Amino acid sequence: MDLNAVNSMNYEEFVDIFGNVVEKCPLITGAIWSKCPFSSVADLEASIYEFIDSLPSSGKEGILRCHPDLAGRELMSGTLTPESLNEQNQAGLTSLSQTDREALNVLNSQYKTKFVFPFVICAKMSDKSQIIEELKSRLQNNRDEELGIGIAEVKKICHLRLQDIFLKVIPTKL
Ligand SMILES: NC(=O)N[C@H]1NC(=O)NC1=O
Repeated sequence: MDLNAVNSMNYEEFVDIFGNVVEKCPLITGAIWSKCPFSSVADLEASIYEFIDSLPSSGKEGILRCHPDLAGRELMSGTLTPESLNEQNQAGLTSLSQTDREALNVLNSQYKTKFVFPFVICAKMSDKSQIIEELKSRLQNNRDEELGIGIAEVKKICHLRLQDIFLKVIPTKL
């Protein structure tokens, strides 16, 4: 994918390609299409972050709530988005022992009970034991701190998803 191609996309094409750079939040992609043309990939990425940062806390919490639990119900039922499945797989969360999966489920539900939004972390930048340790440690934070950390993690996930899209080589016809 190259920037010229992106800048000539209509709304539907743009949302089709970038609609899940923030998990299950195509509305964000839809909103930033109007900023086209972008001067660089960094400019496109900055527009997404600017939109997220402009939201009130309730909107930021809504973004966190669109994320599936790590090693949770959606993974077990095969209903994760392809991006999330790939990330959870890379962190080793698709091959957890039953004991680790149960431990993670308990911590995830303690987290949700305390903060009323799910624990979000960029899974590709961690492995399963770091994720469990991070979850235990972040459970000690307050709600504002966790909202800030969760949104920073959403941006890391978005950055890697954008990289994947731009690095993907589109096969040329012979
Ligand atoms: N809960 C949570 O962090 N989910 C996400 N993290 C990640 O890297 N991909 C996700 O879907």
